[in-house]
Amino acid sequence: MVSLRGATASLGGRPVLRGVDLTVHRGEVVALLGGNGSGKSTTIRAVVGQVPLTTGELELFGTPSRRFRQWRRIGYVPQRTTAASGVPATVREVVSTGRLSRTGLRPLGRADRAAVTWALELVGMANRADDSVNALSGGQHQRVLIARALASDPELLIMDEPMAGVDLASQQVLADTLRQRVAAGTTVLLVLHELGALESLIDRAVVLRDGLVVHEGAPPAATGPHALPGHDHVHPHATTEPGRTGFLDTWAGQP
Ligand SMILES: Nc1ncnc2c1ncn2[C@@H]1O[C@H](COP(=O)(O)OP(=O)(O)OP(=O)(O)O)[C@@H](O)[C@H]1O
Repeated sequence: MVSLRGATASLGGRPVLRGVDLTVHRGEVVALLGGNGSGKSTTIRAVVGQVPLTTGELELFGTPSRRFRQWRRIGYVPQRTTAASGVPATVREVVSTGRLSRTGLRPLGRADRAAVTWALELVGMANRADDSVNALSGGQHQRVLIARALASDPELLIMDEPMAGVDLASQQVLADTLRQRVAAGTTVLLVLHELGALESLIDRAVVLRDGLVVHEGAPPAATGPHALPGHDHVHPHATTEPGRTGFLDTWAGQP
């Protein structure tokens, strides 16, 4: 569903991706891991067409990206942001924008409205549908953004740190939502700092460092404090506490 080969990209004149290879097969759940600034967000932004490649090739659903137009097949949840965009939109309105890739400029029909309600129910936000997005907590914003991505019933869901800043209860709701979509056949590519509540869902981990893939394989079970949601993997105490070194830090080359 995604084939990125030899991808290089620069931002602000600096090379950020230095030859990334990434393949995601149908039905897989692939986690992109790595330290801050290793290129995780840039990689998935390249996949969704937001960062141009300098060299390399990208195919989506077997089609070279320059010819790919079927964006309704992909749901994208950007790195933590709010669902509010300065306009007084309701939760339902924001999630409805997720149907634009299917409807274009035609008004939403009955099937579109049903899909929006379905997505809201999936993330447990149906009871807030008519509330302003400005009245939501951070975790609720994240649920709304995930519902927006789900509203087009995408075959491929791409998410940038969907659990960042989300409380444990909301993490569980989101993990259950993802589990349900994966069971229904959705393919998932997501950036994570910790596997946390999603650990059992991940088929394969791809670890980036300095814009290169440095490890790829089944994610080992994280144990100890690194496995806890919300643990910050950049931590000065690790060198004085060698027993607490987690797998992610080891792969990512963090101290
Ligand atoms: N718009 C930009 N202009 C210039 N440099 C950028 C821009 N966006 C990102 N970078 C740089 O590119 C590198 C990779 O950033 P990226 O956001 O892909 O990392 P990341 O692995 O997702 O990190 P994090 O875990 O902190 O989110 C970083 O060094 C960052 O400073």
